[in-house]
Amino acid sequence: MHYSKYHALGNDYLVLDPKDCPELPSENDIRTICHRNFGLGSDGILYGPIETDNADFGLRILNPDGSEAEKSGNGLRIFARYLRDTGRVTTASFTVETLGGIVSCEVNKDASSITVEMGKVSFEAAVIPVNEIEGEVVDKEIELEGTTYRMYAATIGNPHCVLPMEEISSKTAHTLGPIIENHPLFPNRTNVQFLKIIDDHTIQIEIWERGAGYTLASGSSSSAAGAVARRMGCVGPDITVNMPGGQIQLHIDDDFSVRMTGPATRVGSFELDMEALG
Ligand SMILES: N[C@H](CCC[C@H](N)C(=O)O)C(=O)O
Repeated sequence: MHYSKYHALGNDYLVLDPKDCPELPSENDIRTICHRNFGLGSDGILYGPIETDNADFGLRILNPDGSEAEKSGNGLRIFARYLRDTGRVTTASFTVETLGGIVSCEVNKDASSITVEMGKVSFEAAVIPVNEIEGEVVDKEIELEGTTYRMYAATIGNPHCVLPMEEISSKTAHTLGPIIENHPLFPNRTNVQFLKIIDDHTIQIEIWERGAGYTLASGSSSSAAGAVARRMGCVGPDITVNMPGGQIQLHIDDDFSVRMTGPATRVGSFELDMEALG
């Protein structure tokens, strides 16, 4: 089975094209394919382009645990690059439909940079969704392992919980990330970001992804954390997001519409032997 592999600042995805695989693999096979030892290894699978009447292309986004995500910022940049690389697109900009809504993508001339209009961030508990809280999930308390933290929650199609902190680390992400991901407050689970404000146009985040765990970068996490920093009044509309894997540039309007710009790097093409699926 043919796969194209790309990464976006170290957040890697396998692109599986319906022309090579008419059916989406089972959840169990997705777990094996994404496994770093028993499969090709990846932070997820992008299944597309799929036919849709609502946009130029359709895309399904699968996490390595087999769950399906409503949106992926890095995944969308990679998919936009794949469409350009495979000659599916001749125009600079085009639309892609995901479970989390329709986005517009623009690939620059040499495909070194891709911009995605990610949509509008909402802090509304009913939309994210978040249990036990009415209205916006802004500057609330969450108790974890006996310590109380300030937290924000947001959606940009997929759910995010953001904890602003003076100091952040991979250790914190590995310790608190899984607890929050699976916290009863989040009926659909959640992605988690630990947010450090650097200055009025720069933030730094550590990421624990729903269904994927610790990742080096995340476009939807950047968008959610950037929107929270904006909501906190700590940054202006143009933000650089520093992550372990590199930087994403955001423009966030006053209505929390997010435009994300960053790279997508081709790694190679791979054939998965059916033997790997047992
Ligand atoms: N794990 C995420 C999807 C991938 C998000 C991330 N890789 C990005 O670039 O946005 C979720 O279940 O919502």
